[in-house]
Amino acid sequence: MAGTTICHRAPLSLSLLRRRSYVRHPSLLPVYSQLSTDTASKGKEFEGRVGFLGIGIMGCPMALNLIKAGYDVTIWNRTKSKCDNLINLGAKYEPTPAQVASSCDVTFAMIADPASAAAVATGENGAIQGLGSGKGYVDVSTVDGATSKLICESVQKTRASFLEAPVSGSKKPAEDGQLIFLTAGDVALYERVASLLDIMGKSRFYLGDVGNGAAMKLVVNMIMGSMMASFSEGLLLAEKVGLDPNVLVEVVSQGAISAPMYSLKGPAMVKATYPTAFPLKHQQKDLRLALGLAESVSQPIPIAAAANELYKVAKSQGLSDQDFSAVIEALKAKLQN
Ligand SMILES: NC(=O)C1=CN([C@@H]2O[C@H](COP(=O)(O)OP(=O)(O)OC[C@H]3O[C@@H](n4cnc5c(N)ncnc54)[C@H](OP(=O)(O)O)[C@@H]3O)[C@@H](O)[C@H]2O)C=CC1
Ligand SMILES: O=CC(=O)O
Repeated sequence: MAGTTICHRAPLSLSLLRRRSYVRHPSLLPVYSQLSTDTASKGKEFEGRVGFLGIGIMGCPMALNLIKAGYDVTIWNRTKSKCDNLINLGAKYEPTPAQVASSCDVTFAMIADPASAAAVATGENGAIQGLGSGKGYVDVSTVDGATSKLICESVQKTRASFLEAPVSGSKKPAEDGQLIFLTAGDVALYERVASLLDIMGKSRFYLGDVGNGAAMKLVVNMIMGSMMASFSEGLLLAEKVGLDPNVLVEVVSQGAISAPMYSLKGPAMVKATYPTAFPLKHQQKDLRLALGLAESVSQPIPIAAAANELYKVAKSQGLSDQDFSAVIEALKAKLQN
């Protein structure tokens, strides 16, 4: 794809490696590959204060990794109590997104959905009120392209820079600094925050104009949502015809349709337990946004549309805050009808 840069762990300075030696053994030194000609992402160490808005399932471990790497991190969350652990571990706290952005050089936001990501950026006491020339705003939430562009325009009006950078990878990859960043927007900001992305993630893609990162993320999660719905059908059908679903998980893991997600979630799904890594409500949100994306280019996505209906049923069963693998419960309910 024109304008696409793929980087796997940029080279890091010795001081940064020393700082983050808690994370990886030197034998796991970063591999770097750049597949286009632009000059972004040379891996220069970030200098300055880092803000982080949204200390939820993802935001908490992402901010924690920055703190552990020795950065001066200032946080905010709508529900303040969720900041307590990070404050005890050295984070500073400001009472509004505006104050975080005002006191930091670059501010990340990891917020639930388009409406809340826009509110945190542009609403009352929103981040843009604290932004200005020389500062950067990096939105790592999963939103649609239109929301991302709206936030970008508001940020740019303050003369700050904007990078869209949704992530692929869930709670555990966030804890392990193994996320995949899907970035788009200001190349200079991408380059400036590359070393921060490399602390939180294992690779980063630069995809060009704002909207492309959001679109890539929605396509990936559209596939993931359909895969999980299909896997759920398989587990239930196997059981119904007298097979052991645990054996199905094992068979799948050895063949061409093997996916880490199935091996990770399958055994718990067989036990009907859904410890939350990726909330079901967010997966349904992503399918809804992917349907909008497909509609915008008249692309039929009937399988994703069917999966979306299943996640909606699961939500109506009160499973919004369970892991998205709880979508299997919607099928169980359908089977009983
Ligand atoms: N969990 C996962 O596996 C992954 C999630 N994502 C995406 O990351 C984003 C965050 O997800 P995750 O951390 O899992 O979700 P959580 O539900 O744990 O966190 C959501 C965050 O958004 C905040 N928030 C929600 N509504 C508002 C609002 N109206 N105003 C201000 N803040 C608000 C929450 O604050 P409060 O604590 O006060 O509710 C919380 O900090 C989502 O876009 C999700 O799709 C992307 C990749 C993986
Ligand atoms: O958005 C969820 C993920 O696992 O990626």
